[in-house]
Amino acid sequence: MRNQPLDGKTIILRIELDTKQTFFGTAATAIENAGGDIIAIDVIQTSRDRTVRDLTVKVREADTPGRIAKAFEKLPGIRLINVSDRTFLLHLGGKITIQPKTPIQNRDDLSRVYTPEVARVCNAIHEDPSKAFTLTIKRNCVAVVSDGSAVLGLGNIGPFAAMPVMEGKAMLFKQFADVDAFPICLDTQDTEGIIATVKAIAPGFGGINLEDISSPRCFEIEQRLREELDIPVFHDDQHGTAVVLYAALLNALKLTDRKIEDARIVVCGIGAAGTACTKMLLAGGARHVIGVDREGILTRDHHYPNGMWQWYAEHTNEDRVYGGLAEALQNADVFIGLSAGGILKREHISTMADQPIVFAMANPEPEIRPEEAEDLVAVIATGRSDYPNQINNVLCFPGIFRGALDCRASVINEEMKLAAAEAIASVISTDELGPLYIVPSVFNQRVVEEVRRRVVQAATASGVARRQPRE
Ligand SMILES: NC(=O)C1=CN([C@@H]2O[C@H](COP(=O)(O)OP(=O)(O)OC[C@H]3O[C@@H](n4cnc5c(N)ncnc54)[C@H](O)[C@@H]3O)[C@@H](O)[C@H]2O)C=CC1
Ligand SMILES: CC(=O)C(=O)O
Ligand SMILES: [Mg+2]
Repeated sequence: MRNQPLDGKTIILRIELDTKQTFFGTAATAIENAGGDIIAIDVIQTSRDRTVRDLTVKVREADTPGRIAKAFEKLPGIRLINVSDRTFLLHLGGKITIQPKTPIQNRDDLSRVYTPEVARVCNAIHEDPSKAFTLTIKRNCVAVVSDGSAVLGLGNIGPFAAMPVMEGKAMLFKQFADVDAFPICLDTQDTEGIIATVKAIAPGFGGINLEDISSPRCFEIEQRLREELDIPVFHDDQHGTAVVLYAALLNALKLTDRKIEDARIVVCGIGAAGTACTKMLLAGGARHVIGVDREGILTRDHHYPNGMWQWYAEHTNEDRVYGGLAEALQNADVFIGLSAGGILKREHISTMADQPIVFAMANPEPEIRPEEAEDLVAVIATGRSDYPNQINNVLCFPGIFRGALDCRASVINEEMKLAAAEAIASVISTDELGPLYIVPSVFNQRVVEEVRRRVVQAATASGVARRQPRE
């Protein structure tokens, strides 16, 4: 495999030197020869004949760390203890913490926040359970629940490996919308087990954000929880993605002077995200949608054991196009990828209609990288944070839950999702709209404000708000 340039990536090498056998200069030369530049040195421990140092090293190529490790193996007196990079260092010990809102400074504080005084608060909630919203963290707290079965596009990597993503989502909730979110990764992938567990933990939360639960189980899990709980349950990969996709598509169509009714749209990856995006497109007026999954185009001439695919086939591809991705994309205006990295080729795009719109949204690796396709497309977007036009549900879930919590909505309904999509699209004015700017940045503070405002309005108008927030 060709080495990928690492674009200034730094790593930290912890090394131990036996100073009777070698000098630091030997290690430094080995690092230099392997393609690394030492930019900082920290001495961690030292004794008469042993020293442990952390070396911050800028690496020139992807295999530089491996080459350094190999070089060290051949050098007596040098031991490589650990290699980490800034991403791993950021994850040390996890990315979030819980902090009390007030310090407990004396016995009086102690008896108020805890026993005996806390008992009066417990009794008040016992008499009127709705007071849990005013007297506990419930009103501002969301559970980010995953079973680790469809983590980004990494697949079924399980609950432990899902934690960094769920912690990341919790950080985003807090930073962008001041929602206290907690990552909960379940050691079960059984539909009934997940439903029972989420119901059992629900009293402490004002909302449930389901994340990275694979299809088709995610549909039943969400549906049942929506029916059985009185707080909003929102499968982010379905609805968060659909909301942002719809906002981005409205702007991309505007930019290329097309109407959604006329656009020929191909959705690749008919899982949680692909299905929900299609439903939103159809609700928004799209009439020419074709779905493609691993086995090809979904058609109404076939019977699918997956009930959602059956529904999909019956509501899309009215022209009965057959084949795979290549056939689906002939003359298509829009490609929406929610499938797997690298599956879209330049040859596919060159058969699309003029001014194609390509949304390659698989994470972490998009269906095609922007640099491979930018000369062929009118607009290209990915789900990643390191390219322009990031179509990612992070633009939606902080604001939508902020609004739902503030008005104590019982559900997040279609009206609220549509309002959120329109809010996101509206943050970019017609003057600002351009091929590299069809969706606002997540750092644009107007996104959460606007989404929240319109979500509260929509919840109120549709009768699911249980209070009116103070502005
Ligand atoms: N940018 C964003 O905001 C979001 C991106 N995603 C990404 O979308 C992808 C799918 O996520 P989910 O829908 O949650 O997963 P999922 O597991 O529910 O669905 C994935 C679907 O893609 C299909 N697929 C896989 N490889 C394919 C291929 N080569 N050709 C056609 N279809 C293929 C699978 O059969 C499955 O139906 C992931 O990469 C995920 O990271 C998901 C949610 C949000
Ligand atoms: C962004 C996201 O939720 C995903 O890729 O699964
Ligand atoms: Mg996800």
